[in-house]
Amino acid sequence: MTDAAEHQAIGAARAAPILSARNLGKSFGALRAMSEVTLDLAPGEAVGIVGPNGAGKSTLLAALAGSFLPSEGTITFDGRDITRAGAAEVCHLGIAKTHQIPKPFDGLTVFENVRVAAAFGGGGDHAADEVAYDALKLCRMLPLANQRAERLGLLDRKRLEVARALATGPRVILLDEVGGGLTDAEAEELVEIIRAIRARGTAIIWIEHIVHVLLQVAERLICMDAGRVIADGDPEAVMKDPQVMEAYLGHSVE
Ligand SMILES: Nc1ncnc2c1ncn2[C@@H]1O[C@H](COP(=O)(O)OP(=O)(O)OP(=O)(O)O)[C@@H](O)[C@H]1O
Repeated sequence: MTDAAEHQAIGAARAAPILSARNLGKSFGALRAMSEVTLDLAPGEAVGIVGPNGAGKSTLLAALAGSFLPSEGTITFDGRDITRAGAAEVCHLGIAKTHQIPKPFDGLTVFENVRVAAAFGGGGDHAADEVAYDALKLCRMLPLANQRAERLGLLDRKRLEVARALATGPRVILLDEVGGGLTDAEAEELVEIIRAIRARGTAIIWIEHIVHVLLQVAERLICMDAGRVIADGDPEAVMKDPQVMEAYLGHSVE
């Protein structure tokens, strides 16, 4: 890590959290998907989440985004209890999430897709146009602005998913496996975009299986297993943690 990045990381760690979860739990019927998850995210901080399949990572992100009510625990955003706020209110407040499987509006162009998100995020027609343009520029999608969303390849669908989240004007962006299924070169492109989002001061929580890709952005790593956080901190220390290594037995950690 460079001195500047280290400085930024230390500063972020000391700041009052923008997003906090306390003892979050979620059951789906008899299935316990998440238990006693507690975490803090500082403004501008970038945190990676790893863990084996079924560890509860997407469940945590969905709870933070207001996609469903947690079975237990509380979520606080910028000092305000948002535990019972729905996804629309959470998004308006400033938390945006990308979906593991991109969900663009087919039949609309790339620009129209992002403009819908910008209009939802607030502001009038003119502001929505500018915000959509800005999000597409950052995501390097301006040349595709007039392309129909359903004609996009995987990388472009992922970039569109990020652009739509960005256009809502988030202070926290939650990324659920945006790198999944991409080639190394495509993942590098995505990393550049996510770094640019981070450089604007947006805090990030990013779930990704490919750790070396994740660590190009995240300065802190959380590992989940069986619905619980089993390690949280410096990425190198987390990956060497005996519990984390045990959780990954039989899985590849790249
Ligand atoms: N809507 C749901 N209804 C029932 N069970 C669910 C639901 N969502 C998730 N689960 C279950 O909760 C557990 C945790 O799933 P989750 O998707 O959060 O794990 P994950 O760590 O994100 O896994 P992956 O890396 O495979 O995406 C799994 O057993 C999953 O089948």
